[in-house]
Amino acid sequence: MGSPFIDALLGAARPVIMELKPRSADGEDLFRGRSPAEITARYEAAGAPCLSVVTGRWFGGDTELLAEVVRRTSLPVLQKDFITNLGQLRTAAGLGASAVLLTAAVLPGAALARLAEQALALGLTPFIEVASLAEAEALPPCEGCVVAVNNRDIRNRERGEADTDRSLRLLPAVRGTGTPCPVSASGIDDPEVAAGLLSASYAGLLVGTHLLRADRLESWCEALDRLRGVPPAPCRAG
Ligand SMILES: O=P(O)(O)OC[C@@H](O)[C@@H](O)c1c[nH]c2ccccc12
Repeated sequence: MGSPFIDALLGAARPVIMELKPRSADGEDLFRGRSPAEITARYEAAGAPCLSVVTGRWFGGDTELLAEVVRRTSLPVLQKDFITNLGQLRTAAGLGASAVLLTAAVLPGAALARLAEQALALGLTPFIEVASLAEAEALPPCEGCVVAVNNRDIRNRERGEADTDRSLRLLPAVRGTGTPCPVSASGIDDPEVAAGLLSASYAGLLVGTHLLRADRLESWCEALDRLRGVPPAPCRAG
């Protein structure tokens, strides 16, 4: 079965998965009084091919936020949380998610492979996140999955500096998993870095904090298009 999430990302002029995350790990309010509906509309206007919704409580999210975003958009939606069991996958599918985060760092090898199969059986695309070469090399075949490199350390809940060079170092190993869709996630803010990751042949990027902080999403998107040398995509967001 095809993956609407992967198809949308691979077909996008501006392949940025835009994330709704109420708070940073340090407690910074990222929504700043805006409703999920407003942020969803802003991301759609900026040409997002898919959205990501953080439901983890330490980032201020919950499954109601996921349900609300799914109600507001027809774009495929990724649920970002520490998913460890089939019940959570069923909830994600029931709420209308298209993809689910599976974090290699918190799932022993057999559990990761089992959850990825169960997700696929429920029609969900596994979005498998790795943060080291060892984790990337230990992955099962990932033909139907997104494989993402997290540029931050998820073990300390995303606090601390991002290392976007990690994505460049791990790309050959990520490709080796057979994924049609390598993604670089977390800590991406500079459009030049974003363009560099895409030209290194990442199929997509996942950006949350920076887009939520940006007063002018349009400027960031246009800078990315310019640096990539692609004609500007329609971007009506402020
Ligand atoms: O806000 P950033 O630095 O652009 O990162 C987005 C995303 O990758 C991050 O929110 C994330 C990565 N892994 C997670 C696991 C759970 C919740 C959230 C996440």
